[in-house]
Amino acid sequence: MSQSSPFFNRWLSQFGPDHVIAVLTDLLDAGAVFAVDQHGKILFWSKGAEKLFGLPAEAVLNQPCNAALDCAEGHDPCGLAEQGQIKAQLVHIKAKHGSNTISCYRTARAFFDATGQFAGALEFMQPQSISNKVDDSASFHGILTQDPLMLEAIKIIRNVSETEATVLIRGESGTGKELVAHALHLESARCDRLFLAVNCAALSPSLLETELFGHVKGAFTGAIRSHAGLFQRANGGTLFLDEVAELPLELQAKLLRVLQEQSFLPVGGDEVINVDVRIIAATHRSLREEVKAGRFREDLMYRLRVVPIFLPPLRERRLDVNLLLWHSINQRNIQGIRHITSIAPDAIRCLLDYAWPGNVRELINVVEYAFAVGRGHELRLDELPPEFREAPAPPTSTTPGPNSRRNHSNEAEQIKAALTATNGDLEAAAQSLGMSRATFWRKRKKYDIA
Ligand SMILES: Nc1ncnc2c1ncn2[C@@H]1O[C@H](COP(=O)(O)OP(=O)(O)OP(=O)(O)O)[C@@H](O)[C@H]1O
Repeated sequence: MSQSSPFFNRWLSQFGPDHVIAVLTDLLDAGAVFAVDQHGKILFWSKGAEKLFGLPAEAVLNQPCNAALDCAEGHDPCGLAEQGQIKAQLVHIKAKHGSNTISCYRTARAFFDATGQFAGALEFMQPQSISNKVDDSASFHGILTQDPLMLEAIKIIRNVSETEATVLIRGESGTGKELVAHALHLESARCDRLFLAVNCAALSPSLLETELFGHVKGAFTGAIRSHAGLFQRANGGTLFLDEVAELPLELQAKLLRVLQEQSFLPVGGDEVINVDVRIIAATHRSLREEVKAGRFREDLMYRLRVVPIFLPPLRERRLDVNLLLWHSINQRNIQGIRHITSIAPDAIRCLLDYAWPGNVRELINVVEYAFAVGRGHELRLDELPPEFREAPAPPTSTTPGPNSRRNHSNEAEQIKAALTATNGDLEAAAQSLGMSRATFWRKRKKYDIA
């Protein structure tokens, strides 16, 4: 489908495509955009490129790209003509006559003329360290971290993605389990096939069964046509089963069969469907404990946790709080409504001491809140959500807090307060606490909150 309306060209010609492209690339403040012709000569050099490489447009326009930039990985013309496109390749670039080497993710797309000859390219360079407030950050398919345990998890993902092993990710809500599962898919040989996700806690057992395995026409009242389930739709790709510990026992048996035999029966069907799907599962619970309590099949646990990956909660990753705060701030700065360049000392102390029950999802919401309610270049304490000012921050602790009674009662109180504040609007209440709907539902059930 076309990406533009038939009126786009007319609209474009009013302002001139060069002006519109300049405005568009200015919006990508955090990166450099440039275009080269078929000989590699620079035809367009964005403001972001001027800023990133310290080279004004006049100095580089009509110059060959390799006369302006030295790329440590570079071959001429950068492999683009052969590959057609390059996606997030890490390159180390130095502006000619410059002294600093800049690590960037390079994404580029070549154009070819009617005879198939290379006709030029558009390139986007995003600096690896997206904020000058943080150094040594690692970004891996959108996962930002400086935490040793998280870096260890990334190492495991890189290695395990080359295999077909089943992976079980454990971590609290909002720690990035789905992001990690997606990264694993993108690193694997299945990356060009579908990645589908389902939250096993969010659906009733019967709905979950039809969602996973599909149903045939007439399987139950209302099944007026057959429906392909997630396993069938993800064939060749990856299926992410979030909150797998919530899977009812009868569905656990069916899942075990798919894992063992790569086949299943749709609801109401009598014909076996064969599939080739990689399963990545996640849970915030200990599956061993669930097995002990008789709620989870031991054989399925062993099948799922061939490679376990643990994601620590955000309160145990102080370095990441700063990194992710600045990442979220920079992302919003780009939108231009407000430009935050510093965080007041009392605000940053509060942010670093906070227990982050909703982990990274909550942190993103806190930044969104500050952008919504505050103005000016400094993020101030009174621009943080009420819980930062009203409740005293829990003591900094490296021992796991999520299971402590204190945190439990805090959490139950927070959920009740959020429900009152939003007049019982579940979606809004979950969002205000930085929780997904499923997590919010599960926690309400756990604390018996109507
Ligand atoms: N290390 C990280 N770097 C950047 N963004 C992150 C990171 N971890 C999490 N996020 C972001 O935080 C949000 C929540 O992450 P995600 O949905 O993967 O968490 P989850 O553990 O699967 O949560 P839930 O169990 O509630 O579904 C997403 O917007 C995700 O992009």
